[in-house]
Order: sequence, then structure tokens, then C-alpha cells
Amino acid sequence: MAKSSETSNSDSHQHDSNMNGLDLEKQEGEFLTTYDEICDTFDDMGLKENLLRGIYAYGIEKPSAIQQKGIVPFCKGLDVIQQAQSGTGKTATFCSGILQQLNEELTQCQALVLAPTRELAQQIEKVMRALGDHLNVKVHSCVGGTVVREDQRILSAGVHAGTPGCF
Ligand SMILES: Nc1ncnc2c1ncn2[C@@H]1O[C@H](COP(=O)(O)OP(=O)(O)OP(=O)(O)O)[C@@H](O)[C@H]1O
Repeated sequence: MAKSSETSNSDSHQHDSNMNGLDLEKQEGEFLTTYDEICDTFDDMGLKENLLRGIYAYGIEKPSAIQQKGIVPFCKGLDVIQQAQSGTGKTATFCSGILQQLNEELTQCQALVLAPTRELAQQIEKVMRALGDHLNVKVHSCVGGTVVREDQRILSAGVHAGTPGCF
């Protein structure tokens, strides 16, 4: 069983809408966490070169507060509980962690992301694809309202990660 890490951002009162809801400066120091390491650049996280390229190409340069604490423990295989306001970068945190851990040589599903709605599943798939754009990974979301045979075809051909949404 992996050790667990809780990464939580309790700084709700200082949040504003700058930078898509991210306020990197004001969120500092307001965490409940059992994991104390902070990595304030993506370059220092020990990520794959091609994942870094995807992250920067996605348009994010400096990790948000939750990313500074959440990505590295995720990459180390710890069980991570992330808690932060909407729009603070949680999706990119766990997507980066998953992409870092995927074995690109192995065309088998190695990660499942469960989402409560089909829209969210598809949104996560989009982020995963974008961040993994320079990696050799295939991602697919299986959601209701789409052609099941097409899902079967794609899954049979092999994917690395999937996001089953709400059916
Ligand atoms: N480090 C960053 N710097 C700037 N923008 C970022 C950063 N990380 C994520 N974003 C952008 O912020 C927005 C919200 O990010 P994201 O969807 O990952 O947040 P979230 O916490 O998962 O939100 P929700 O709880 O609503 O699912 C997105 O447009 C994303 O591209």
C-alpha cells in the first residue's frame, strides 16, 4: 500500500479570478498537508522531458499552489488526496502525475480516472491529451451518448489511460 499524502488548499477567502481563477501569490502558505515539499517550478519536478514540453505548450509556466505540492508525491506513487477550490489546477496536477507514471511502451490501460459527469470526463480527457501531446500515449473517455462500438474499437486497439464518465 502506498503511503498517503494529503494536499489541501484551504485558502478560499483570498481567491480571485486572475489567471483563470489561479492566484499563485496569494495561495502560498495556506495549506493543510502531510507532505511538506514544495516544488515551485515544473523543471524541478523531475518530469519527463516530453511531459514538460506538453505542460509548457499547454500554456502554463509556473505551477499553481496545488501543483507545487501535488504533482511530485503523485509521481512518487503516493496516494494523494487533493482538495482545492474549483479552477486551481487540480486536473492538470493529477493528469501530470498520471502521464509521468505511464509506460509509453506498454499499450495497456494503466490509469482510470473516474468522473461524475460525462462533460467532466471529456474535459479531463482533453487536458490529458494536451499535456501528453509530446508523449506516445493514447487516452480515451468512455461516456454515455456516444457509439459503444467505437469505444470498443478504440479500447481494443489499446489505450494507456481512460476516463470513464457517468453513463
Ligand atoms: N499552473 C497554471 N498556471 C496557469 N493556468 C493554469 C495552471 N494550471 C491550470 N491552469 C488553468 O486553469 C484553469 C483551471 O484548471 P483546472 O481545470 O486544472 O482546475 P481544477 O482545480 O481541476 O478545476 P475544477 O475543480 O473545476 O475541475 C484551466 O484553464 C487551466 O488551463
